[in-house]
Amino acid sequence: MNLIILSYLGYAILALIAYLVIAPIPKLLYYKIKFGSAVDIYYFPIIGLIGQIIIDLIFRKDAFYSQKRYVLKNNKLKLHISNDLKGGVHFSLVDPKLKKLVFFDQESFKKMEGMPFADTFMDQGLLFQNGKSWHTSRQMLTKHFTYQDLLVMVETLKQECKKLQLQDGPIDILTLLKQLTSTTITKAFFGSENNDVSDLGVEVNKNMEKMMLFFLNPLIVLRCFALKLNKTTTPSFLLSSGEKAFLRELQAQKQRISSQIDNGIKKIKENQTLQDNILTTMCKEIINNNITKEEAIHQYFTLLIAGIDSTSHVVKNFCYALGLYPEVQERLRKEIQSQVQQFDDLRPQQLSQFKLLDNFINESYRHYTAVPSLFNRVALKDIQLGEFTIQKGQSMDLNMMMSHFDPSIFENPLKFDIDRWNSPLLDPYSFNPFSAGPRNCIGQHLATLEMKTLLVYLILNYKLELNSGKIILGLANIFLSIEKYQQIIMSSNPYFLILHHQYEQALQLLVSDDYETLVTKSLVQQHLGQYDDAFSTLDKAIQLSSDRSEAYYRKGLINFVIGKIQQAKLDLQKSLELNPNHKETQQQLLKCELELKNTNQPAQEKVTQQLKQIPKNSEADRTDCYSASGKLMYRWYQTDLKVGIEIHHALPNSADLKYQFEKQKLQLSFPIGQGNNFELDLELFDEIIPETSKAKVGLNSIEIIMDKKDKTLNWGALQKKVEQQQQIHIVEQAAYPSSSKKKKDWSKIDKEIEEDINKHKEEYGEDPLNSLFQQIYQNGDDNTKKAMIKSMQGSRGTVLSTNWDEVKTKDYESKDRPSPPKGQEYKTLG
Ligand code: HEM
Repeated sequence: MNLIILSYLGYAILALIAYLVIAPIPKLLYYKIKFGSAVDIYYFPIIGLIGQIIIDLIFRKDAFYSQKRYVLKNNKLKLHISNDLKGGVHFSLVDPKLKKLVFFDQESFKKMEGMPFADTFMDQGLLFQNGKSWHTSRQMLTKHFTYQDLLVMVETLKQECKKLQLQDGPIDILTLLKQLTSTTITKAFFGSENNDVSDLGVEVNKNMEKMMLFFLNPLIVLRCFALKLNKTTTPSFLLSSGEKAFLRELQAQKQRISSQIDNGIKKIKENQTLQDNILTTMCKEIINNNITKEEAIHQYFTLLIAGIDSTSHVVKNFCYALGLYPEVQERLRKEIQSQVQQFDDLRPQQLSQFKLLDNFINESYRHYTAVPSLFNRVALKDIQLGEFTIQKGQSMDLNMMMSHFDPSIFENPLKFDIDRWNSPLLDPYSFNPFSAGPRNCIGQHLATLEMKTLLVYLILNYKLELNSGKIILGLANIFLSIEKYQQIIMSSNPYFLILHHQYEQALQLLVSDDYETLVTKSLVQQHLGQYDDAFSTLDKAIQLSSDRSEAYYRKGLINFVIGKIQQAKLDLQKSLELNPNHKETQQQLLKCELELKNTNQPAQEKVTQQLKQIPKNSEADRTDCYSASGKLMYRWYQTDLKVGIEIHHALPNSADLKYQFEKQKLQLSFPIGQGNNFELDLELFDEIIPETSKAKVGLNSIEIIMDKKDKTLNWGALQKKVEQQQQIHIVEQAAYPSSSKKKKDWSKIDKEIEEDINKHKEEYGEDPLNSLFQQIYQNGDDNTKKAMIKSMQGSRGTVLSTNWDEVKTKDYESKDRPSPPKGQEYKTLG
């Protein structure tokens, strides 16, 4: 008997399966034959479109690989039809015109509820409510979600960003984002001051994630669909122990919300003043019997669930895109840095002023479509959508993913291109990340402020890179949270470190060899006093792009700082030729000109007091040594362990460097051209360890590093006795061309300049030359200013005049151009 029942049961199951497998096929064919290319059909036994998603996820590592290509393959596609779980068909609306009809029709469709146990915590919330109750709730909540009102949240958001425990290295950004988004929504709901529930959002989210994992058990899924066991009425013996634990925790969390509501109601009844937050609104509505306490609790869970997953996955996708497209990351950084130097300075209003950032956000929404299709809608009656009839009870989704890859709307849609957003959208219903119409996302402004604040924080403070491997793009929550998805590598942003004067650390991050990085690296090296390294870095940059002005400009600045004013002038002139309108270069050139005029600078490089300013972060003091003529030949420095000597000379062949270390002696020589030799023979201040001491030839310098024998001794000088100090044996190279024949006493001139600057410190300010220039410029009338600019620009920095009557008729570009210094000629760059 039992066997007979069992076999009947078996036949019934087989018949059901056969129905589910076979029944959809003729229906699908009917639509295809009737509508031709306006319709595409997809069949996968029983599970329909879910089957395609699983296959794409496994074989393409992108759950929406096929969906992205539907419109690419068929540009007439309006409706995509697949088999559903009940042997019927499911519609995915692709054509924006069809979607628009549904966005604005509240009467003909209802949202299909999808969460197990939703009746215990969220089916009375906004997301799943329908009809009148939805309307009341929406009206009640809307006032808390306007953009203007939410701007006050930005300060809280900034604090929350700073609390994120981001450290350099690989991080699980998604988990951190979920913490941040759940805290934000909890604060928006209960008020930012309420510390009793500050952890509630994180707790609820953890519990919800456990619940989502139930979906991975096919038996539970089948049971949910077959017996509609997503209701509290489910007999407890049918629940797994995990499900029971989930419900227990949920109950405890509901209890906490309930006490907050009780508390709020009590305070209102006692006429206490309350913060204007969602909780207060709910309490008032409960007192007025417009809603129940259970409904208010459901609204909290709804906002939390709708807001955490969406926002955190969207921002995680942003981070992924930033890692994948470093050049985009760099462009965004520049845009943000042009308006905000430090994250603390960020003002709420600025968040709507980042054009590139907006473009990036839109493109990431489009390309990674975090909400690939809206919640399924079920037709409440037979309804006509364009040429298609949807029958009562049939289900549909408003497919975002397919529209986002429509080449007639987004040219070359598979390409990630933030600049496409410079032109307006052709159809407003082809791109609706927050849906459209009266049921659009109520939290979109909160999400936008949250995402932008976070992006500004991340981009300003960190450089984001991808860990090895490829991200798996899947359905948010269900697939991604269980995949060990691509981690993001954070490294402190070098620009941020530079702003905070952490040059050593910044240098370690500036490793790539592109032009921008090299130029930035030279700046850091300059700050560290590594002038030769900075020059070689800039030379590398110039080799990469000799038509760009920045590297020449930086060379000019460094040469100026180390007192090579003539060379600085040449570099700046080159820079100005390449970028004639660059104001800073023009000013710097004027400074050079003034400096040269001021000191009647002739042949050799003047050593300004700036050279002796030791950068804060350099590990050792440097002392400059001059040849008899005052020309800087080498400097020496010491740390506890070492004594170093830097000789500023580019030696093409390192084998030409001859040196010998002895206990307390250094001998060194190398050729300096035209048959001349540079020779050092030093009786050192104290003993060194000759075996471990070294000499090395760099691009622009020669460096000697000697190990001190007595590590505790601070050397008072480089050589043993001052009177014994060695005369540098050198035949001076030909002097730099100059009109001046007078020999200079450089130490005297230095002293004079220093005294003069000290005397006029108040007038000149911290940067005397700049102030001097500014004084002349600012105090000058319009003609003086015009004269200064015309003479400097026209002559490429070789003439500075304040006399407009003299300058206005001059043609410095050709006939009135002064002769170049002897031995040099003007060359056009390019
Ligand atoms: C980037 C982040 C977000 C995205 C992409 C997003 C997207 C969406 C979309 C597409 C819908 C329409 C769903 C449908 O009709 O089937 C929606 C609805 C909704 N969203 Fe968001 N959302 C985001 C953030 C948030 C946040 C932060 C909150 C809450 C604070 C929130 C609360 C809601 C609610 C309550 C609804 C239902 C509105 C209604 O039916 O009246 N969302 N969201």
